[in-house]
Parts: sequence; C-alpha cells; structure tokens
Amino acid sequence: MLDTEDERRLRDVIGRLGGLTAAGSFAHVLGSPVDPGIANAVRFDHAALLVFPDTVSDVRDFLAASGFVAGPSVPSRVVRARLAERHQVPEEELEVTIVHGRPSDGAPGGLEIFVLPREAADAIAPGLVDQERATGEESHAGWLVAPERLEQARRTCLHLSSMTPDGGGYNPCDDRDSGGRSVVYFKTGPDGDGRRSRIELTAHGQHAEVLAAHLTEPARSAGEHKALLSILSGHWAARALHVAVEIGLADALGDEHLGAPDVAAAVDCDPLAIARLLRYLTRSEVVRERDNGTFELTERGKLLRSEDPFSGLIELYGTEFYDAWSEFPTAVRTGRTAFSHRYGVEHFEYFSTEPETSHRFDRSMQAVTRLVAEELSRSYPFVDGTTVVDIGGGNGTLLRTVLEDHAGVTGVVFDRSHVVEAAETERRPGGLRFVAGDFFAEVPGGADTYLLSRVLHDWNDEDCDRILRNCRRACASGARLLVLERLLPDRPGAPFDADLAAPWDLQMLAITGGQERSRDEYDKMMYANSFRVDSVIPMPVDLKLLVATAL
Ligand SMILES: C[S@@+](CC[C@H](N)C(=O)[O-])C[C@H]1O[C@@H](n2cnc3c(N)ncnc32)[C@H](O)[C@@H]1O
Repeated sequence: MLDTEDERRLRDVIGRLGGLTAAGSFAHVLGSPVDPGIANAVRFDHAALLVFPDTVSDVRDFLAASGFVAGPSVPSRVVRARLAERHQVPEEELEVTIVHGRPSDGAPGGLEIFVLPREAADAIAPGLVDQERATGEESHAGWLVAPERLEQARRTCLHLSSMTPDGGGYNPCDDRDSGGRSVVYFKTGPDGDGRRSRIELTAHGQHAEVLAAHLTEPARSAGEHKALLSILSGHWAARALHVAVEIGLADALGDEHLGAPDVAAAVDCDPLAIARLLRYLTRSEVVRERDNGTFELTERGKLLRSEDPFSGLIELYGTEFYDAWSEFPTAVRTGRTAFSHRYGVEHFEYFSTEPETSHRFDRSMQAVTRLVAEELSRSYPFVDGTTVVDIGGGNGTLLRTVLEDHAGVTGVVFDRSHVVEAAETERRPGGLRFVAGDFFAEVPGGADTYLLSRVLHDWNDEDCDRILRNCRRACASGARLLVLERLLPDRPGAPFDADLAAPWDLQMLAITGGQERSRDEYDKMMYANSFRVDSVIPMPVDLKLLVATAL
C-alpha cells in the first residue's frame, strides 16, 4: 500500500509534469537562455521521486490508476549509493527499485519513481523515511541529452552561478538496450523560500570521463566562486546606499522619473558616475529604471529620503559605524569593540559628547521602533490605569505610540540625560514623562510594566545582570517586564529563526560590546534575576517580544 503522504507527493509530481514538458522548460529551470545547439540536444525526460510503499507493485498499481504505463522494474544503482552514503548503511542492504511511468495517452515526459519498501527502510535506517521525505534529496527533474552533447550540457549548467554539482553515476541496468544510463545531478539556486531543487542530465551509455569530471567538480565549481564574489560585493551594496543618502539622491528624485544627467545636476555629481550608481542601485531595488532610461524611487527607495528616519540609520551605518568596522579584525582578536579601537571610547560615551551624532542615533532608532511600536501596541494587552517605564527608551518613540493608542496608560521614558534633554523638546502625548538617569545605578520604581527594547543586546552578560537586577529592585512581584530582542537559535546547527539575529550579533561585537542571545539564554538570565519568561510574541523585522513576570 502507498500511504497518504506518498500519494500526495506523487500527485504533486504528476501535477508539475505539464510545466516541465513545455517548450523552453530547460532554459526556464536554468534561469538562463541556452545555446540552440544544446537546446536541440536536450529534451525533458522525467520527474523523479523516492517513495516508501509496502511493495513495488503498489507503485505500479498507482501509476496504472493515474493514467501511466509502468515500464519494467529496474534495480537502482546511483540513488541506492547516495542513500547508503547519506544514512551510513551498507549499499547491499538497501533494495531500491526504479519504476518508470509514461503517460498512456502518449503525452511527452514521464515519471521516474525510486521505490524503497518502508518496512525494510525502517529496519535498516530508522528515521530515513522521514528525513528523505522532508529534504526531498532524490527528487529531481531529468533531461535526456544526446550522448555527444552531455559534456557540453553539463558545462552549461556548471557555469551558471545558480547550479552546483550534486553527484551522479552510471546504471547499466537502466535502459539496458541502449547501453545503460549515465546521470549527472545539479542543485539549483535557492527559490524565494530558500529551497533548492535538483536537476538531472542523463544520456544513454556509459560516459566515464564526463562522470569522473563531474564527481570531482564541487571544489572547482564556478557557482561557489560566484557566490563568494557576490558576498564580497555586499559591502559595495551597503556603501552605495550610504553614498546615495549622503548626496541626497532620493530627495533629488522625489516623486519624479529623471534621467541620470538631471539627477547628477541636482546632486552636483559626475553624470556618468551617477548613471552607474543608479544602475547599480536597481539591484538593491531602491530605484527602478524605466524603458526610456529614466529612474524613479521604489517604495524601498523612499526610505532613503532625508525626511524618513531610516535615512538617518543608513547615514550612521555609513559614517561612525562604518569607520569602526575597519577595526573589526581587532575586535575578533581581542573580543573588545571595534568602536573603542577606532574612537578611543565606547559608543554610548562617544554619543554623550557628540550631540549631532547622538541625535542622529536617537532618530535612526525610530526607523525600526516606529514599526515595532505599532505592533506592540496592538498585540500586548496594556491595561488602563497602569504605568509603563521604558528603560533606555531613547527619544520616546515606542512609548509615545503606546500612549496614543491607550489613553488610560501613563508612561515614563528613562534614558541618559543628554538623550532626555534632546527628546523633551519633541511633541508628546499627555501622561508621558521623561526621567534622566543611569540604569546601572537605578531605574524609576513602582511601575506595573517595564520595557527593555533593544537594550540588553547592547551589553555583556554581567552588565545585563546589573540592569535586570535594578529593574527587579524597582518593581513588585507580579509586575511585567517586556524585552524586545532578536533571538539566536537555541541548538547548535539549528536553522536561524530570525535571519537578522546573526548579522546583528556581529554588529554588537563590533560596536557596542554586547551580543544577541537565544531564548534559552534570555530565560536563564531573566530567571537568575527573578523574572520568569512566560511567552514570546513575534514582532516586525525579526524582533521578538519576551513577556516576563517578576517573581
Ligand atoms: C539601542 S538604543 C534603543 C532605544 C530604544 N529602546 C529603541 O528600541 O528604539 C539603547 C538606548 O539605551 C540608552 N542607554 C545607554 N546607556 C544607558 C544608561 N547607562 N542608562 C540609561 N539609558 C542608557 C541609550 O541612550 C539608547 O537610547
């Protein structure tokens, strides 16, 4: 019998056949035009899937019932070897059979079903079935290539940055009358959901040289080189954004669509250089080029306008923080901040003597805080009559939004004196007070709810303990502590829940001397300071709200 999961997977594959048999599907899967010589030598052959029924006949019955004619059952060589290696079991203990299915109405394309009976799989390698179903490592789309073009087709795939070699082999039993089959596999680049699929090039006969080249290819793969080159150029993408903000490119574009010479004139820069910068910025999707060669801002690009606080963040990341990163090797060697190496003081000390940068920092924090504030205000049940203290609350953006939405709540923004003095001049709703102080000394007492938004990640464990201890001293049992941070994964090797957590962990190493932490680490740190984390609520830009109670 086929279980419902394998039936669903088989139906999925059958559903995909239509697209794969369409003209040009090879070029489509490669994401690139293909030389006509290759295109004519390649035709879609099959979509493949590994399933785990009771017997091979179950698959044959399923194919017959689904409008396919099943070919003879053939022992698998290549997939069997791959499974054996992946699950560390002897090859001869795995009995994998290939069943080909061709549409009974003569339509093009077909299926290649690898069959490993479930009971045998469970006995030999417990967990194999679940893992293989989850990863789909043996699923692929296969193209039959004229034997004399196999190497050329293989090299075509190899030179595409989106393809990496993924093994292959020769099976003398498959298509025995045509001399067996050689196959080479590739993994495609990740799709929008980060998943990579696989393609197979297959040719009649044994092609030992092509296979030998393919199996030793990974180390030389152009895909890996291009991936690294692309990572290296990430630094220029950031730099291009910094410069765009510095020269006021987004303000110059406004709501217009302008040619590069007009933009260059407006920002007083070299026209050719501006044309090249604009073209490059289309990759970051901050500007869009129209058919007539003019450029306009995208929604993302509007964040670069000087009126948007996000432009302040870009500016800061392109000036002091950027300079500090030049000292990053020292931070890695010593564990101390790159910022202090570059500027001689830690960054919050530096801000206290540089009013302009400090103001830029407080304003830049708003870029993200505004988004989070709206979500926090909606998703956390603030109770009328209670008081919320925002510790390290900057210019009060977060609490201002909460109070605007919850008229019965009063708030206190607690921050260093230079931040409070600058913020007090800004518009604020009734019920919002600013208090200056140092959270390492004490924090305002007696409130029902305390907020620490992106504060703990600025500090090492010892400093966090001091801040949390002062928060706990200030409140009664049962008071709430809300912590907003990004979370690293709990288990080593676990996938990242929030993909901004790891980069910002390095930013903390370079700039503040703090770090990002896992949920487990926050649980322990809070518990050591008499707070219990009750729940975690997802927030925008990969942040999480940890809701804790004072014990
Ligand atoms: C990363 S910012 C976060 C600002 C705000 N909570 C937000 O989420 O937008 C950290 C804040 O901690 C404040 N801070 C740093 N050291 C402090 C101290 N010793 N006492 C009080 N506030 C401090 C900074 O001035 C800054 O406003």
